[in-house]
Amino acid sequence: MDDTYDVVVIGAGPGGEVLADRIVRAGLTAAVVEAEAVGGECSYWACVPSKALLRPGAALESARSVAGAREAVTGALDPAAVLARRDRFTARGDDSGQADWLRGAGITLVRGHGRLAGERRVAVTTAAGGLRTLSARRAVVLSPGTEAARPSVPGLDGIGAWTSREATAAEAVPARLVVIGGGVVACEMATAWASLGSAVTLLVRDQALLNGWEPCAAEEVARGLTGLGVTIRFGVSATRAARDARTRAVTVETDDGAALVCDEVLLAVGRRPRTADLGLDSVGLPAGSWLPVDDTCRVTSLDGDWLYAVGDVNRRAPLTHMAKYQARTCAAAIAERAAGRRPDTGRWQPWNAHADGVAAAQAVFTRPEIARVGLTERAARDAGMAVRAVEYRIDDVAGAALHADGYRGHAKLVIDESRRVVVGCTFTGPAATELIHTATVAVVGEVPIERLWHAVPAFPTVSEVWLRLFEAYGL
Ligand SMILES: Cc1cc2nc3c(=O)[nH]c(=O)nc-3n(C[C@H](O)[C@H](O)[C@H](O)COP(=O)(O)OP(=O)(O)OC[C@H]3O[C@@H](n4cnc5c(N)ncnc54)[C@H](O)[C@@H]3O)c2cc1C
Ligand SMILES: NC(=O)c1ccc[n+]([C@@H]2O[C@H](COP(=O)([O-])OP(=O)(O)OC[C@H]3O[C@@H](n4cnc5c(N)ncnc54)[C@H](O)[C@@H]3O)[C@@H](O)[C@H]2O)c1
Repeated sequence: MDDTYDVVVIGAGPGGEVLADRIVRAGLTAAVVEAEAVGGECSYWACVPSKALLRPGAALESARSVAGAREAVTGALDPAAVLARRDRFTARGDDSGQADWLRGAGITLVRGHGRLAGERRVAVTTAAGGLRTLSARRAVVLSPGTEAARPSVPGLDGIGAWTSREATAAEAVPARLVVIGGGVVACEMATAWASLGSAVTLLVRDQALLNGWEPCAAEEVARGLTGLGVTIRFGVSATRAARDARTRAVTVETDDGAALVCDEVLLAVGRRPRTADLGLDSVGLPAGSWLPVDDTCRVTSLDGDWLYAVGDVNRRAPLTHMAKYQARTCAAAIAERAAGRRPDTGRWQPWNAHADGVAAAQAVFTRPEIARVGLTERAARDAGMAVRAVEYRIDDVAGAALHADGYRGHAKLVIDESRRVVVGCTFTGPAATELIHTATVAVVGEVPIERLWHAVPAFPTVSEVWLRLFEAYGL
């Protein structure tokens, strides 16, 4: 068997599978090595099941927020039906559909654990324990993703703590859930399980949720969680955990002297790269490290242009859609170099993942939903920009009042005063996640606000908030 391909990819998550597809579309050959399931973390233990768990609660709240429809809602969520619907999306880890798609796209799928084995070579330990070596004429692309980080708390390793995997794949609703962390995973999973009936306590080391978000978003999410019955304990860290062998209950001790009794503990304290066993040392890179890359996703700490890294592992924008975006731009760069050309380093070129830093959008499905794109006011100021921020309560928009009784939402626009363009935007409120793409277009297009003034939102939509924001700015 000829085991030489133009490009060999390790990891068939969102980044790896899209990269291989674009390589084949460019007329080159590609093999993808996958150790677990084609589709990666996103399909089975992250984005898809988490959103499947969250959607029923949001739908119920939506119906309850409109008089007339509210009266038709007579019951609560049915946890068994919610979990069954989640399972329909994840197929309980059965990746045959995605594997078929991969093969149908002309990509060779090699099942097993891949490791770099020197320049342009990948050694695969197959499920049966055999060894297969793949060679790459043009490039090796690493897209192994990340796994949950674990805080060093005595006893935690012995209680069978949940990570995001167990939190998205659980088969039953825990009566009492303690969540360690205050980021996106903590907030979304607290929302999901509280909606399904768990008594949830968040242990947040910091004084606020959602580091790096506009404060208005963090405050709205904290308010929403409290409304769902979640207890949030700010400035508190776990110091010890133990599971009672007889009752199976877990006791979590905290640094303020409290002891919480619960049924499960979810660790949601960030991610670490899956590079400890990736053969990085075979090319002189440290095992276990993140893989910094340039805008074409070429690994910068290595000479030559044969090693690339896309997706979470390069830490540029750890989101599924940005992994896929990097995959598209990186594949274009590899094809350009394979054709003997040098990809232009200018912004917004097809082979540069420039949007990662300045225009990445994120949608978080808490209640209320929050969404953002580009820079926060603080990040823009830290970057030395002369910015002005304008804010508006979406509640005051006519379309919002029609959308839901007591609609509550917030909008914040960050405008670069020197170029008079939008560089950041945050929305909170019902359907905020659907609203954010309007802002993404404005940020990526670098459309002057005087021109955006002519993009008139339809009446009576929530999007009329754009008009109100520009009026607040002074247009
Ligand atoms: C709970 C949760 C919810 C999330 N929700 C969202 C969301 O709503 N929207 C969003 O945009 N992002 C979300 N994310 C982030 C999203 O999951 C990641 O950004 C995305 O999965 C990254 O894709 P990737 O291709 O880099 O890696 P992954 O999806 O992690 O895929 C990597 C693949 O590589 C394989 N692999 C690793 N090492 C090897 C090896 N040595 N050999 C062979 N195969 C290997 C793995 O088995 C895996 O299949 C969420 C994350 C979590 C934890
Ligand atoms: N809807 C979405 O877009 C979505 C949803 C879920 C996850 N994700 C992705 O998954 C990634 C991981 O999410 P996450 O919530 O695990 O990470 P995160 O970085 O968003 O949040 C980590 C939290 O844990 C806290 N923390 C860190 N170390 C700690 C420690 N030792 N003890 C106590 N607290 C500690 C931090 O202060 C922070 O509040 C995110 O970067 C995001 O890109 C995205």
